[in-house]
Amino acid sequence: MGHQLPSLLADSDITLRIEQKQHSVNKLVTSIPNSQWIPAYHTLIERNISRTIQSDLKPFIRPIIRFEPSEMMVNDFKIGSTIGSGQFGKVFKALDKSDPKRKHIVALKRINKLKPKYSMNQLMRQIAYWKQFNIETDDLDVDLITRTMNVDRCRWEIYLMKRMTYDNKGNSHIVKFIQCLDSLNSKDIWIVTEWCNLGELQWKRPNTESTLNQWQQILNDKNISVMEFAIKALDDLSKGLQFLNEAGCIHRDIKPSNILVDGNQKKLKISDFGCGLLIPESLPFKYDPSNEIKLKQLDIINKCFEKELNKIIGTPAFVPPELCKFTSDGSTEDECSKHKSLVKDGFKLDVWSLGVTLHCIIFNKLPFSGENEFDTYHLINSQTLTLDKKDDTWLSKLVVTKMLEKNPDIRVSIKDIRNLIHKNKLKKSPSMNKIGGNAKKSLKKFWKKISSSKSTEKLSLKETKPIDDPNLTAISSNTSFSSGLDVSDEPINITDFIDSLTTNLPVSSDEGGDVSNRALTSQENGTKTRRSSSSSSSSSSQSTPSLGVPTPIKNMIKIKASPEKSNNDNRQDATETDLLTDKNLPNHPTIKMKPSKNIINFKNYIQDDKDVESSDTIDQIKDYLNYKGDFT
Ligand SMILES: Nc1ncnc2c1ncn2[C@@H]1O[C@H](COP(=O)(O)OP(=O)(O)OP(=O)(O)O)[C@@H](O)[C@H]1O
Repeated sequence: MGHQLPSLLADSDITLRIEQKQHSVNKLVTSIPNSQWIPAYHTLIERNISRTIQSDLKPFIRPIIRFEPSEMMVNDFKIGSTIGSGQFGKVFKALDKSDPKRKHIVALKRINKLKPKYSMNQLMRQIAYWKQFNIETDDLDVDLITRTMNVDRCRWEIYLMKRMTYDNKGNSHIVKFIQCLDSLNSKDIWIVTEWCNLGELQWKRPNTESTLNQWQQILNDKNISVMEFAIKALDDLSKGLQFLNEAGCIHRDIKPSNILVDGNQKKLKISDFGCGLLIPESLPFKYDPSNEIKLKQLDIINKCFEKELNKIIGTPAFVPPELCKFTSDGSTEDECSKHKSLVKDGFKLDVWSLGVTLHCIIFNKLPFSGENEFDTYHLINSQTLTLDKKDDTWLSKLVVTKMLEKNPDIRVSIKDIRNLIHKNKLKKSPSMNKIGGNAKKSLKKFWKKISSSKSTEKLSLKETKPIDDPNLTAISSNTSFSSGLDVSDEPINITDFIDSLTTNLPVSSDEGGDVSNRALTSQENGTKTRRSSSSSSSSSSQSTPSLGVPTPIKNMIKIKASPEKSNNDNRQDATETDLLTDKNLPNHPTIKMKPSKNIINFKNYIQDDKDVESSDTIDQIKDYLNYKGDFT
């Protein structure tokens, strides 16, 4: 039986089937079968405004009318060298040939609709969710389900990029989205963005005082100091984050590999909205306060948002303490019990991650780095950072004591940081030594103000009562687009963990298999399956003993991989071949962040050279699970 394949502009069979069963008016309310059950925030978005999102995206999505791999052409783009790869796709440099007079280079990200694969457990849960709408699911196969889940995830990321590029004229510190290429039968989605010629932000260097070539190019000076570059980074990135704040967007994955450096515009820019979240007020829902149903819907949306905000999303070393404490009853004596309230201000999450990024730049090391992820989370919560006398500069102080403040209520806000920069015109006198008497006075006042004040920014969900679920603070999941099932609601299943303990996902099916793929196909015997959720669920629960407790292992399901290599090419006057190849590679190693799912030993997280394959055994996994007595 032929299925309607999902694409960015077309709903899948499954969505259409659900639509037929639903009455359009009260979708939000009726889409929650059980009032005790809180659906995933993105499920609500998908279920209720996917059409709005699709029509908003329509002008930016071009059908693929030409795809010639032998000539490396897709539509008008000539594909060049690989400039990076991430969890979901490979990124290429490409020449836009639509205007023959202009040599316009762009970045082209290819996302395979069938990657990543999901564990059987995740697929079963997805089917179980769909089943709740009484739709026929027996004829669905693994590929169709995977495609549907991936296209939904992708649509959201593209929607955010589009909004951050075009809402309020965008901001020059956010990587610009240009267009997207997709067709019903295409196995890939291609995302076109502006190209940042100096690649991702680099920070690791042989000694702390030295500066990198990339930094010197940005400041146009070979003799810059680390602090000068750090101030430039703070200035640019806080501008980007301020814009996101105003647009109601929380990035949730600020880290060096998601910061791109544009040597032509001399700017650092924020990229990768795969973990991004819009606050309810910024969603294209229409509220009517006089309408009771709408009010109920608003309440549901707020609850779901709050729940989403409390998931551990991002990359372990950059995750803020309010997300990764594992004490549910506050009984431990360590630091983490002190701040056990739920996340209220999502924007403070990004401030923390920016603080970690600046710490890397200034001190040439991660502030919190444990033996494994769990240990890292523990350090994030318990370790107090101290400043050496020699490091006691205003910027180090800002980063260590204000941005990396564990209590989010008193952590400095982006608005405060912008005020500080604005008042003191730090941009114009980037070196701390060059700050004059007035600036010093203002800084003193500033410290006083932010240490005495609580959070100055109004939170979007101030009125919403926290959901009284201790598990919410202790567990994590990857963002579950349209699955409707929040994996954090469920005990971790060992299958989830094993499936997620895989090597980096290859970006396209033609690039070889991966372990998660093998895990799936070994269960599926290499063929597409057709199962009903009931039979599958029971077989799944028999073969995969549940640990029965929420554990932070879920963090490992979120995979964040850094690119293989960033390549540079600055030359606008070069030939087409020159433009699309990489002759100006940076002469220093790129720091790689291993995907979190692949890590048992956190020390492997940072590598200066080749990938280290994880050789974790089941015994090691068990050791890992036993790491904290609380979870056994
Ligand atoms: N516009 C661009 N200009 C230059 N390099 C880019 C651009 N976009 C991406 N890259 C490179 O490709 C890498 C991966 O890109 P991206 O972060 O979009 O992929 P991803 O799959 O979302 O990664 P992640 O694993 O972080 O989720 C970046 O870290 C960067 O090195």
